Amino acid sequence: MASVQQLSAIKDAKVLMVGAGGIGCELLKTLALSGFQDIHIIDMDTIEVSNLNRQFLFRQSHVGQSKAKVARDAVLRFRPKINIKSYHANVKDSNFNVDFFKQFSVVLNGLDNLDARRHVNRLCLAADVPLVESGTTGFLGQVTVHIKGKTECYECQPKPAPKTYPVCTITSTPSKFVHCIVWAKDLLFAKLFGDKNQDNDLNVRSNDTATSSEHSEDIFEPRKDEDIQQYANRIYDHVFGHNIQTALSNEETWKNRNKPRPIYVKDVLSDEPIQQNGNVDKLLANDNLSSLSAMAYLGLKNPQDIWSLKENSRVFFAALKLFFSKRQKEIGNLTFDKDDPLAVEFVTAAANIRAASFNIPLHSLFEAKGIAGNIVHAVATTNAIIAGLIVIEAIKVLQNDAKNCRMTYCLQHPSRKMLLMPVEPFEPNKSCYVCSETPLLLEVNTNRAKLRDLVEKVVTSKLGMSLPLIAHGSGLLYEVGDDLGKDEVANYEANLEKVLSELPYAITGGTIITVEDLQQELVCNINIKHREEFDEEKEPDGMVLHGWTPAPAAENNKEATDNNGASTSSTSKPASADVMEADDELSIVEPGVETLPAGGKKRKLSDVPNSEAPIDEKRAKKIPEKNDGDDVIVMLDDGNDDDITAS
Ligand SMILES: Nc1ncnc2c1ncn2[C@@H]1O[C@H](COP(=O)(O)OP(=O)(O)OP(=O)(O)O)[C@@H](O)[C@H]1O
Ligand SMILES: [Zn+2]
Repeated sequence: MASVQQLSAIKDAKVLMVGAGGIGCELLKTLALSGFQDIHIIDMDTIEVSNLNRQFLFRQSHVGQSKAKVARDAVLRFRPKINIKSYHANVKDSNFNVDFFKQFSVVLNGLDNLDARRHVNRLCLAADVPLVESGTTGFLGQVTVHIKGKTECYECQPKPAPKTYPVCTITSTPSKFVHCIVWAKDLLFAKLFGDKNQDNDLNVRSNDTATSSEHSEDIFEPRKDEDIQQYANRIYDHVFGHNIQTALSNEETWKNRNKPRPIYVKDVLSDEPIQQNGNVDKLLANDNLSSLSAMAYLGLKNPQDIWSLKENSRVFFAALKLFFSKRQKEIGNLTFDKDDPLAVEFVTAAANIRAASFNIPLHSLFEAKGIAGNIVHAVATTNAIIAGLIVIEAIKVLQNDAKNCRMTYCLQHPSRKMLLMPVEPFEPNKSCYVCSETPLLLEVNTNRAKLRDLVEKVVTSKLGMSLPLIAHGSGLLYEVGDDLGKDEVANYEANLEKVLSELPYAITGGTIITVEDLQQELVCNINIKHREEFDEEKEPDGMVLHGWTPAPAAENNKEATDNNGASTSSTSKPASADVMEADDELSIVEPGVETLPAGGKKRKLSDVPNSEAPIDEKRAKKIPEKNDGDDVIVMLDDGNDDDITAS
């Protein structure tokens, strides 16, 4: 039962909710039933069928409509007198600026990606509005409270980088099914159906690079005189047969590893024609491209069945055939999408054939889809628990009761008989570049690096700025915005192509530049240190930013994670800024990265300074000393690619 003070804090509050998905639906309902009277909701998405199992404010008839609006309407039906305002929009839109944020007493996040979370964090800091941040992944969840000057901001602690795999593991020496999945979707699928000009190291790496690169030049181009089946056979034999054969010739590689076996079409399907069920004609006549399915084509029904090598090979051929016959227009532009059934079928089949070759256990389409899409199936109850905790913390914040606020972690197994682990909030990190004024340090070759490199490799990707302005003293070097004149735009464009030391306001060793995001009202100073050489392997950016710490890659303790729409693994340029890129690495977003709340920061108790080895005593005291067995505290904070999260 709420106290009089709590009720009055609730009644007077004006609340902004960002995200009306899994957590958001629960949260809106709980806010309304707790007596909140003035709630604004921002969500950029429309409702999908896959949301209906847990986003209970939505019904089948709402599919395709704005989540924010439908959620509002649903709650108004049982609380008609409260004020709920919905925005079907991206929270990064420029109208949601600092002034917009200032009108709220508290901001509550139910987001699913690091990028948006960082953006909201910055606006809350700039507007001095407390933020209650949240996320869930399956049974795990967390709620954290961020009050400017009093607690850590969302970015005080580094977020885990997505798990990356060395290229050679993916292309030559896979040992887990996830390696085969990454190969199938980021290399093979991309090569066959994506942008042909994209760099793509599909061939097994061996000392015999000459042969492999020669083959890779033309092998994926359909030849004039061949039909789809002949083309598919040739691809199959090349990637599952020839490439493995080539790799085997490199004895060194296999000294301490099990040798793979090459698989050729003739070994698996001999001369058998591809088996089809009776629906083929109907299927091929079907113009609904989104329902095209190789499984239906072959009469395979249960996505949880593990197909044999033969069945996988049939699915491989059927899917390839369907792509080339029915979805030809898309070829050259496709990227893997977990919601594209044909793409999932193709990737499952290709990954399984490769797995068979490397003696790795095969997986069902259902499992493969989960791994390929970084999906941890959402648990509605976790969302409900987390939404409840958000409201509890929001009420404390509204009563200015910061000292009683808690970061709460929802665990999968009880620890000290507790499933909900409350932790006192930490103080702001004094060297956080977002909430303190600590300058960053950038080592860079100022005679070689261009302003464009600085913008792309530091300002947008690492610092997460969307509308950056770069200045040296009072001299403006770069700016983005709708209100710029043509001359200014041309001038800044020209600056992008200049090396740093040749800019109108030269950036050289010892220079301090100011980087600012006009919308986020975030200002950072960066001290520049000139350095001649960089290690191409370890420092592929050709510059090193200190003071901004990428967290270690999330542990690969699960192969799938719910990224709630965040980016997935990728060898090509990921869209989201938080997907780590390195020259020689493929990245896959592992558990927690984009789906975990706030990007899935994991703190194992053993990683957190403890009483035996306190790195930071204050922090150590706040974490319970020991928990039973192997429990891990998962700080759900950031997918995905994009990308833990709300679900
Ligand atoms: N930049 C943003 N601006 C506004 N809303 C956002 C932004 N980024 C994410 N969201 C919203 O946050 C919500 C997160 O909810 P949730 O994690 O349940 O994702 P979902 O897309 O509904 O589910 P799933 O990805 O599992 O199908 C989504 O509704 C999404 O539209
Ligand atoms: Zn901070």
